[in-house]
Amino acid sequence: MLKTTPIITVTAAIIEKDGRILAARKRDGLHLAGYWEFPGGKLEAHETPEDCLRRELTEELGIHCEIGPFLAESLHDYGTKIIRLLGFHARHTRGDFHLTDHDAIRWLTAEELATVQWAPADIPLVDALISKLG
Ligand SMILES: Nc1nc2c([nH]c(=O)n2[C@H]2C[C@H](O)[C@@H](COP(=O)(O)OP(=O)(O)OP(=O)(O)O)O2)c(=O)[nH]1
Repeated sequence: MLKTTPIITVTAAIIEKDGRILAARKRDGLHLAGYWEFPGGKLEAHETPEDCLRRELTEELGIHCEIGPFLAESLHDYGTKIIRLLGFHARHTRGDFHLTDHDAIRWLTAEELATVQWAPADIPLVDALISKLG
């Protein structure tokens, strides 16, 4: 019998402040532990990507953000699941950062973006961002 790999749509926020981009490192015990990613999460039924990002950023980091334009998307096959990652620009408006799913955050300059170990699905988004900031 043919087994199909599920495609899961995940949103990702590219939060920029003073020319730096927020990266968050997945904590131990979670899928992709130790890798850096853009905060976000799985799109739920009947939710727009923008609603999903606002919800995830509050749940995951305790922050409120204004969601801006779409940046890029990627499709990555992790073997057990395929992630369709949708990247949107975002602006932090209020709330202090409280980490739950991550064990570190960094504000990266454009030059530093290529120096951290991104989750594989994020690499096309990081490339798009580097070209845009270029
Ligand atoms: N949030 C986020 N997830 C990413 C990125 N890159 C990437 O491969 N992923 C993967 C990791 C996970 O397998 C999946 C997102 O799942 P998640 O567990 O963070 O989402 P969630 O909070 O909605 O899930 P759940 O724990 O409520 O089930 O996408 C990224 O930049 N941001």
